[in-house]
Amino acid sequence: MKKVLSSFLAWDASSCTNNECDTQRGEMVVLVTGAAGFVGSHVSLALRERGDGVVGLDNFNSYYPVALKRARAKNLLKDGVFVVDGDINDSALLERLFALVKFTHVLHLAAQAGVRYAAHNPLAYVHSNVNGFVTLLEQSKNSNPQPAIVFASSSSVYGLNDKVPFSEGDTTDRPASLYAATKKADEALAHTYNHIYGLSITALRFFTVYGPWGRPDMAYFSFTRNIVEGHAIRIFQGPHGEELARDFTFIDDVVKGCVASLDTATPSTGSGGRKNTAAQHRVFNLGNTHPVKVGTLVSILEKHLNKKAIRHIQPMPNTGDVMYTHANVTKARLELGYTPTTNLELGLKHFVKWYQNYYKSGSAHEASMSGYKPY
Ligand SMILES: NC(=O)c1ccc[n+]([C@@H]2O[C@H](COP(=O)([O-])OP(=O)(O)OC[C@H]3O[C@@H](n4cnc5c(N)ncnc54)[C@H](O)[C@@H]3O)[C@@H](O)[C@H]2O)c1
Ligand SMILES: O=C(O)[C@H]1O[C@H](OP(=O)(O)OP(=O)(O)OC[C@H]2O[C@@H](n3ccc(=O)[nH]c3=O)[C@H](O)[C@@H]2O)[C@H](O)[C@@H](O)[C@H]1O
Repeated sequence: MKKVLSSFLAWDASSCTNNECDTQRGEMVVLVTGAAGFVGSHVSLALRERGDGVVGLDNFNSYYPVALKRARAKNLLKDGVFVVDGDINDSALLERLFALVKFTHVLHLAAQAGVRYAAHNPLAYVHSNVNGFVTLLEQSKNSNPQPAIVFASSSSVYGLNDKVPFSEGDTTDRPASLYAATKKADEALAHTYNHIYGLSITALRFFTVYGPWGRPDMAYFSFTRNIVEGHAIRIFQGPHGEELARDFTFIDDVVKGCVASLDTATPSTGSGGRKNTAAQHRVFNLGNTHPVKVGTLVSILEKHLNKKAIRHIQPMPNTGDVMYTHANVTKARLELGYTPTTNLELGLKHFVKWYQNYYKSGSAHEASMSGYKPY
């Protein structure tokens, strides 16, 4: 902790004057939690590139290879984004960070992700997604100024709903996984902190996000690895042989949705824990609007990799999967100008190109995010 703070202080001294971060636009100073993660690293880079002040926070846990998180953080540092190595549950660290930097916004992406892992590791989700979120909300509530908060919820909150496409006003009372239940809890907590303390809070329901620098635990990534290495892949199907489908959403579209949410966030209205007037409370779907069957995703990967998969079709395990996701993004289009533009065929092409480059022998830790900056 001491080492972490002293390196952060060294960064702070060189990058900030009088606690004001040295931004080109001087508008936003954003704390990005989960900045060494897949989505967090991309959004941090996009914000930094247009001149916003960005500080990252990530605990670099070993849910998937830490080397990938370190490589993302190393790339961010090249662009002037320092990722503090710490946990969102560490209230003393948060207090210190907020005392050093007057954050105008928090983009909260740190979480224990993954639907199926939750069935066997429930407490990891309670730790990061529930306790961690409350710790961060408490710090934000007590800060002056209070930052506007944008955080990652999940398409999984729609749970066992079968009316599609999913719209923000639909019920979220039937989560199918513990992961989904913790994201639903986050949405409820966001409402409470908005209601009592006037925190401006936006929940973004991401739909199965994929792309370069992605998450090795996700199907598109593990399928790619297994096809390349000649191992079989398991494709889950429903109880009556139905094929599962997902509204796979490309990372660049999600980045644009996150940035637009930050740009349209109104300031919080409380001060040092006291509410003045009602602040913004919003929920948006960020999906692609074109669900694709998992078998079709595999066929696209086969094409890009020029290699056949060994497919094992299996009943889906009883660990929280849903059959189908499909986003209605009308609300995000009208209020955020969100229009997803990358289809699965093109998005997977970008991913495969990155994968082949990143895992080229000996180059894994040297790969640069700068080779891929379409936004
Ligand atoms: N990728 C998707 O398909 C998807 C879909 C829906 C929602 N989400 C949500 O979006 C967010 C980002 O997801 P991602 O795909 O980038 O996942 P990720 O696992 O790559 O990123 C999350 C990061 O948070 C960090 N983290 C976890 N717990 C922490 C803690 N207690 N303190 C500090 N850091 C912590 C991890 O080390 C990781 O780097 C998550 O909240 C996730 O639940 C992702
Ligand atoms: O949008 C979300 O809210 C979620 O998106 C993501 O979850 P999922 O949609 O479950 O993505 P992912 O694991 O890639 O499985 C994709 C498909 O492949 C199927 N699948 C999976 C593994 C396997 O071995 N075989 C298989 O058929 C599987 O049954 C599924 O049909 C995020 O991980 C999660 O953090 C969460 O936020």
